[in-house]
Amino acid sequence: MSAPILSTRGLSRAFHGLQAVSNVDFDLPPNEVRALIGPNGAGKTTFVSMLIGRIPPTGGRIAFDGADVTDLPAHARVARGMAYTFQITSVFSRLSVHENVALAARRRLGGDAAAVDGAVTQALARVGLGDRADDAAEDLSYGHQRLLEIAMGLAQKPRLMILDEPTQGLAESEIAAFKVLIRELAAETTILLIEHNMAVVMELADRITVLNFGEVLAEGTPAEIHANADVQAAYLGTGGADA
Ligand SMILES: Nc1ncnc2c1ncn2[C@@H]1O[C@H](COP(=O)(O)OP(=O)(O)OP(=O)(O)O)[C@@H](O)[C@H]1O
Repeated sequence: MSAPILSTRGLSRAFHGLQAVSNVDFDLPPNEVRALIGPNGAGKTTFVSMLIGRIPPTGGRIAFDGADVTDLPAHARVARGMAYTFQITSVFSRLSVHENVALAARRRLGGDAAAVDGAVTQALARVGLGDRADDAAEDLSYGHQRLLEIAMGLAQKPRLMILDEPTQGLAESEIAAFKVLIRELAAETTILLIEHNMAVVMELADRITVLNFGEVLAEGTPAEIHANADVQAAYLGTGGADA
């Protein structure tokens, strides 16, 4: 197995005595599509927030691309090749679709306008929003705003793309297009997918990591996870997978 692009050792986060993430050892090899699943409150968002530098851990270390990034601010991790999409919180609604992606592209390319333009055009074409470039982001449907976020991530040519519930709010036809897109992206980048839609997870993931009460409950291929009795019990215990 090639050296992981992302690793955590003993990664932990407590909130006022509540252990949201507990001692997580995690290894993600390059070019894998990994899904991170778990019942509500399992610690998925907290885990990813530590990966990207949005909240500091209370214990443990994070390594990205061979370097310890635990103490780096979020923007320094982005500069090293981590991209993440968080339920359209990063879209500027009054700006055009093109300008939103250009903001992301400039983080990588600086002030080279021609290069930025090229990267924007390419990223929008990838997600199928090429003909919406001049529209205000707020005029896109919710599903298209999610695709815009992915285009913003792509413009940074990330080595690791973290997608937080990318199919939430998408219509079935949009989910089908999203799955095609992820398969294409998997050829050139590593993907960590937090996803509640089990059909999407089972179809797209090479491997799945299951969190429960802040700990890794299981890890394996979709078939292994599907057959895992501990995983089934964890979901049943909280009222079933909300997929
Ligand atoms: N800022 C915070 N302050 C206090 N407790 C928090 C905070 N953020 C998360 N928690 C708690 O940590 C635990 C893990 O929450 P987290 O949001 O990471 O779970 P999740 O797996 O992402 O859940 P969901 O699938 O519902 O998004 C929960 O018990 C939650 O209430």
